[in-house]
Amino acid sequence: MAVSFKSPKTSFFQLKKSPDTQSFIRSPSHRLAVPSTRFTPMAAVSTNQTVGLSETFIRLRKQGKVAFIPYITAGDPDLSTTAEALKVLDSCGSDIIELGAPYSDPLADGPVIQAAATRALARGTNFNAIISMLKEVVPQLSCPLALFSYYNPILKRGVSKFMSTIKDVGVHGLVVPDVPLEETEILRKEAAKNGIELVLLTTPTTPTARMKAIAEAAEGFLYLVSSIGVTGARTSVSDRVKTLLQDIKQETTKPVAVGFGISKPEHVKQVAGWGADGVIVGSAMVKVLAEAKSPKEGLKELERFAKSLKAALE
Ligand SMILES: O=P(O)(O)OC[C@@H](O)[C@@H](O)c1c[nH]c2ccccc12
Repeated sequence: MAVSFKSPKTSFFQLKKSPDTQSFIRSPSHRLAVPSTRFTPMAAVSTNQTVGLSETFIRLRKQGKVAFIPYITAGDPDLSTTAEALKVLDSCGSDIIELGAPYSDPLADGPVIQAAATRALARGTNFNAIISMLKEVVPQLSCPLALFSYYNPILKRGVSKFMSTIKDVGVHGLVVPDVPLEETEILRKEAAKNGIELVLLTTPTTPTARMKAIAEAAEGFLYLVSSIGVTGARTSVSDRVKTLLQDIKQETTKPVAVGFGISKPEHVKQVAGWGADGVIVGSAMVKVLAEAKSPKEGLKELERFAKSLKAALE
C-alpha cells in the first residue's frame, strides 16, 4: 500500500505561531485564564489500585529514581498486540506508559509514529475499540497509563464525555500536544472532575514566563520536548536539555519528563544524569514492534529493549 508521509523535515515546532506546543492551533481568546494547579489524588477515582502520575513521581523521588516512560501507538500492529505490549512494558518496570491514540493528521509526529498511526487506522482501530481493550487490560497493570491524543478526536466526542470514558477504564493521565495553554481550561476542568492528570508540554523555544505558566498548570508532570521538530529517534540528545532542565527546575518543583529523540540506553542515562525526573521513549519503541517479523517476535523484542532502557536507569 502506498502511504504518503509528511516530510520528516516538517517541523511541528517550526509551523506553530507561538513558541510552544500549547499555542499551536488558534490565537488565544482568553489569555489570562490560567486556573491554579489542582492535584486530584488518583487512587480515589481510579478503577484499579494503581496510583496516578504525580504520586508515582513522589514515590520515585523518595527512592532517588527516574521514571521510565515508554510510548506505543494503540492498534499497531493490532489491538490485541497492544494489550500484550502494555502488559510486557508494565512487567519490565515501566513507571508510566503513554499510549497513543492513532490519528489521521498527527502533525507533531515523525515518520515512525505517523506510519504506526496509519497502519492502526487502516486496521480499523478507533476510540471505542481502544476503550474496550483498556477496560480489560488496565486492571492488570501495576503502573499508571497516560493516554495521548490529538485534540480533534477529543472535541469530536465532547470533552466531558471523553474524560469520563477514559476515567471509567482507569486511565490516569492525558497528553494533548496541540492545545494552546490558554485553551486548556475546559480540558483541565473536565480532567480534574474525573481525576485525570493533564500533562502539558514545553519546548526549547518556550519563553521562561510562558514555561512557568505551563508548569503551574501542568498536572502529573511537565513534558519537556527535547528539541524542535517532530517525534523520532535522533543520534544524540541535544545538551541544551541540560540547561533547559536547570532553568525549568528554578521555576517549578513539579516533575519534569523529557521526550523526543530518546532511543538508546545511553540517551536515557544522559538525560537522567542531567536531572530529569522521567524519560520518555516513543518512536524507538514503536519501531521495534513495527519491524518485527511477527507480533510475537515484536513483543519479545519490545521486552528486551524496554529492559535495556530500564536497566540504564537503575
Ligand atoms: O518518538 P520520540 O521521539 O521518542 O518522542 C516521544 C513520543 O513518541 C511521545 O511522547 C509522543 C508521540 N507523539 C507525540 C506528539 C507530540 C508530543 C509527544 C509525542
